[in-house]
Formats: sequence, structure tokens, C-alpha cells
Amino acid sequence: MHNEESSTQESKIIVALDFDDLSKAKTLVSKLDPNLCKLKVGKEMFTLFGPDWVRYLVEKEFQVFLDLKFHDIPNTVAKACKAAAQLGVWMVNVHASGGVKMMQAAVESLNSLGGNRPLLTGVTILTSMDKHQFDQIGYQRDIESQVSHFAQMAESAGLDGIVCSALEAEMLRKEIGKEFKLVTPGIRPVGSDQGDQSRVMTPERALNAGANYLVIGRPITQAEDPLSALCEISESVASL
Ligand SMILES: O=c1ccn([C@@H]2O[C@H](COP(=O)(O)O)[C@@H](O)[C@H]2O)c(=O)[nH]1
Repeated sequence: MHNEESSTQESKIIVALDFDDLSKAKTLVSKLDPNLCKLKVGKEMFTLFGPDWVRYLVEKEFQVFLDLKFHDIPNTVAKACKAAAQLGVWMVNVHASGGVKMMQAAVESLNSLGGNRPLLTGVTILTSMDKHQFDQIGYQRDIESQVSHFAQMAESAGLDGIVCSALEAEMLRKEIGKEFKLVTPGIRPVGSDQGDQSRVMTPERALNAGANYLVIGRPITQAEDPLSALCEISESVASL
């Protein structure tokens, strides 16, 4: 079980709930404690089960990252962020490639809600992308420089942080404000299957590199005993 120290600190682990079966997701959630982890709802579960699923998790007092990665014209993204905030979520996100004007519109719509608004993060380069896939898009920079550029755009637009690979965390920590959050998917404990992720790091190394939050899905949700898998990771990073 998790020790007392890890349960009194803010949890840095965000469990990605990517399920197509609501009862399986509920069974897992029933074993979890909001002090042990935060939860992420992404495109699959939101499309299948909608805002009611998000409200269910919020009512159970979990901090929920609604990972819908909005990317549209500024007015549409601003309104989508506001709608997400009204669900009571802890974090929402947009694609940084939507541009500064789009990100500023999202910040303004959340600020208009007053104090208790969700954090807003910008997705940089997806952690599933390797150099080959990245080069196909046609950006002029290399991956690290492009992530750094998106981070600067997001910071100047007033976002609270970005979603990036932990491989970029050390570089970013030298370039951006201390309070700027680095949310890192592509986390793989030693020995776990990489799946479709390319830019991966272990939980311990990611936090040491400067990540604030670790997004972890399949290494926990597909484990034989998801709670044990989560507790093991949680204990391994408790002192970091
Ligand atoms: O760059 C990104 C942005 C978001 N994700 C999301 O995080 C989880 C990762 O799940 P794993 O099972 O641990 O691979 C998933 O929900 C993605 O949609 C990401 O992986 N990379």
C-alpha cells in the first residue's frame, strides 16, 4: 500500500482512463483514492460516455484532467474550454499549434469564470511521434526546438503549462518559468510495453528531469492488478 508521505503530498500521477467499457472503468475507479492519483478522461471515454462520466468522477472528488485537446478557431475553442470548466474539471487542454490567438481566447474565457478555474495546458508534439513521423509533418525545426517554441507560445499566451514528453523536460526547465507546469504522457516503468508511444521515460527519471505530472495509462489500467501497479509507481516516486 502507499505510505503516509505519498498520500499527504499532491499526487503527481494522472491515470489515463482509456476504456470502452464503463463498468470496467467504474470498477477501477472504485479501488482508487483521490489522494493517490488524479484521473484523465480522453477522447474515447468522452465520446462514448459524455459529460456524465466526467461529472461522476468529479462528484467522487477526483481531480479530472479533461484531455480533449481542443484545436479550432479561437471563438470555438474559448467556448469549449468554458463548457469543460463548467463540468468542474481540474485541467483542460488545447493544441499549441492552434496558435497564440486561439490560446489567448481560451485563457480569457477561463479567466472570465473567476478564481476556481481549471488549469489550461497546451499540447506540443505528441509523445507517440518519433523523428520520422515528425519530419513527415514538415515543421522546419527539430522536435526539441519545436516543443520549446510551442512552450514559449503557450507561456506568452498565458497558459498554465504544456503537455510534452519527459525527454524535453530538462531543456524546458532551463527556458521557462518555475511555475509553468509540464504534464508528461509517454511514461513507461522499466519493463513495461511501449505500445504506440515513442518518446518515453520512466516515472522516476521524468520527475527528476522536471516534470510536474506523469500521465500513465496502460501500464496501470492493463496491469493484472491495476491498484498494485499504481501503488508501486507511486511509492517509487514518493520521495521525488
Ligand atoms: O502527447 C500526448 C498527449 C496525450 N497522450 C495521452 O496520454 C495517455 C497515455 O496513455 P498510455 O496508455 O500510458 O500510453 C493517452 O490517454 C493519450 O491519449 C499521450 O499519450 N501523448
